[in-house]
Amino acid sequence: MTDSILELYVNDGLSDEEIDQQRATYGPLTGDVRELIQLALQTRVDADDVARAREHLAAAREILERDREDGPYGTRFNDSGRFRNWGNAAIGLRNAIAPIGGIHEDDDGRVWTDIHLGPVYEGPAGHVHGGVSALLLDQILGDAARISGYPGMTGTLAIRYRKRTPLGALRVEAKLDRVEGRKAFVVGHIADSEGICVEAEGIFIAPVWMVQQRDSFAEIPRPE
Ligand SMILES: CCCCCCCCCCCCCC(=O)SCCNC(=O)CCNC(=O)[C@H](O)C(C)(C)COP(=O)(O)OP(=O)(O)OC[C@H]1O[C@@H](n2cnc3c(N)ncnc32)[C@H](O)[C@@H]1OP(=O)(O)O
Repeated sequence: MTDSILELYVNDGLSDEEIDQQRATYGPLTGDVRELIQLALQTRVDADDVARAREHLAAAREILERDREDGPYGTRFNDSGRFRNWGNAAIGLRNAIAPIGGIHEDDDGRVWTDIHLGPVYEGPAGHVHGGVSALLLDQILGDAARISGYPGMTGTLAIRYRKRTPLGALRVEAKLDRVEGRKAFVVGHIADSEGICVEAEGIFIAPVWMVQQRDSFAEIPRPE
């Protein structure tokens, strides 16, 4: 353990059944909050109804606060090697603002996800915020590096916004291009039904602590 980030990689000793139970309990809560985020933007009910809804939300908050953690979720794992980064801003199961539901990987190392971005990800009117596109690409390019056996921190992420990205259905995909020492070069893009909107090239660098950790696992951890 040579880097303080490793203090947030914790074996919490949960059984697989307990992890499944947590998934079943907290996943739907995240889904409800996600819908609320959109409703806060779109509701047209009057002030009295908003006040009533807020009372219900306060009651829900009071229940949820009875037993809570502080600080970041970090990355947790158990003895059977199940990794959870459920707080991750792009893909975390318990993070209601995370836009990615899950990723797929093909035999050739290509990693992809189909997502639907609603109005809460808006930047230019009716279109995706450029920072959200960067978030998606950082995650999927990073996953492509990791899945290919070269996990790393984002060193550089170069993005070219080729055309506006509409809200709605999008595909994000990436593939490892090459490896030079501790650096993995990954390319990827976001596409709508008519073609590529955003292109990216990322350099993911395995810091020395990560190389040491990586070598202590039989296989590269796959967060769920
Ligand atoms: C396996 C167990 C754990 C698995 C965990 C998976 C976790 C996944 C987490 C996923 C997170 C999700 C994604 C996120 O959100 S990651 C969050 C955003 N990224 C960061 O916060 C990274 C912050 N920066 C750093 O930690 C360090 O600076 C890094 C690690 C990047 C390099 O620091 P290090 O001290 O290691 O580097 P070095 O000086 O020895 O240089 C080494 C080589 O790299 C070249 N270089 C250096 N910097 C850059 C650069 N910026 N671009 C391009 N190249 C760069 C350098 O010229 C040299 O090349 P060469 O001379 O060898 O050719």
